[in-house]
Amino acid sequence: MNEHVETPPVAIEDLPLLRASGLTRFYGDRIGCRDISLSLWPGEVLAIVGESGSGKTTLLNCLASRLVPTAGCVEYRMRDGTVRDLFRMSEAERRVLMRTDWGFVHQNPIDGLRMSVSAGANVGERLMAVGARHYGKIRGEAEHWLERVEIATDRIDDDPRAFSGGMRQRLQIARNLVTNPRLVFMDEPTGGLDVSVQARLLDLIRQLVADLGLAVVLVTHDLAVARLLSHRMMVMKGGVIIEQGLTDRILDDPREPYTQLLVSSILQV
Ligand SMILES: Nc1ncnc2c1ncn2[C@@H]1O[C@H](COP(=O)(O)OP(=O)(O)OP(=O)(O)O)[C@@H](O)[C@H]1O
Repeated sequence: MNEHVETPPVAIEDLPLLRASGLTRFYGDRIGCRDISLSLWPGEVLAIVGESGSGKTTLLNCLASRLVPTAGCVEYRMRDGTVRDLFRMSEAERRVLMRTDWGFVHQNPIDGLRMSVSAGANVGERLMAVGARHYGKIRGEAEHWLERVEIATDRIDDDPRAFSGGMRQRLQIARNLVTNPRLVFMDEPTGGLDVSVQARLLDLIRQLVADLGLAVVLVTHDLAVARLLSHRMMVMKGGVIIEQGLTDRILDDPREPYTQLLVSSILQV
């Protein structure tokens, strides 16, 4: 028998896109999140679930470098293949990353849109931030993205104040996706919407994520949303991860009593 076993070379796309280790954030004495390690692969949707106050938003904001952790680090694999520690980057480098390779979809679209400029400008200005200058092309791209998120292109010159909640959220998604990001953070993207609007939006997000091969970190308290969108799930309680695994496994066979409780509450609806 041949003892020599060749290890196949690891293709760069098989390496994690984002990796966190020992991520901890305190607010004074209070724990936001503690000692969290995770990896996210390209094209993977990771849901972080848990009840209110469990630390989901704190973790998301640390991963997206919107909040400085008390301890731990977050590494990101850049487009050129180099792996960078987010908190050792300059502010300017982080800003470029956020405008190009990343998106951030807020629960409340007002936090992610400019309400006083047109829908077209909301989409187009992100392109301009990465150097696009040709007005006709920018407008064409904006029209294309409005169509993709199911907003009629004759609304391109309306400002988002004239849009419904669901339309605003779809516009926020278009604004995020126009630069072709590889990673999108989503904080309760369907929260606060009517059930029927939510269902349509979830469908759209699922389609876009699959079509574009996006990696997503999704925060939700709603296991039904996690079930529909995510491949993998982490359950948080009191700032720590108490259970993690493939979404289907966790929903079919939750091991922790707390997860069992969360799962049984969605099965009743
Ligand atoms: N700015 C802050 N100052 C002090 N404590 C905070 C702050 N933000 C969050 N916390 C605390 O950190 C813990 C985790 O909060 P976090 O908002 O991350 O939870 P969450 O799971 O996202 O909750 P929700 O679903 O309600 O948004 C909570 O105890 C919260 O009170």
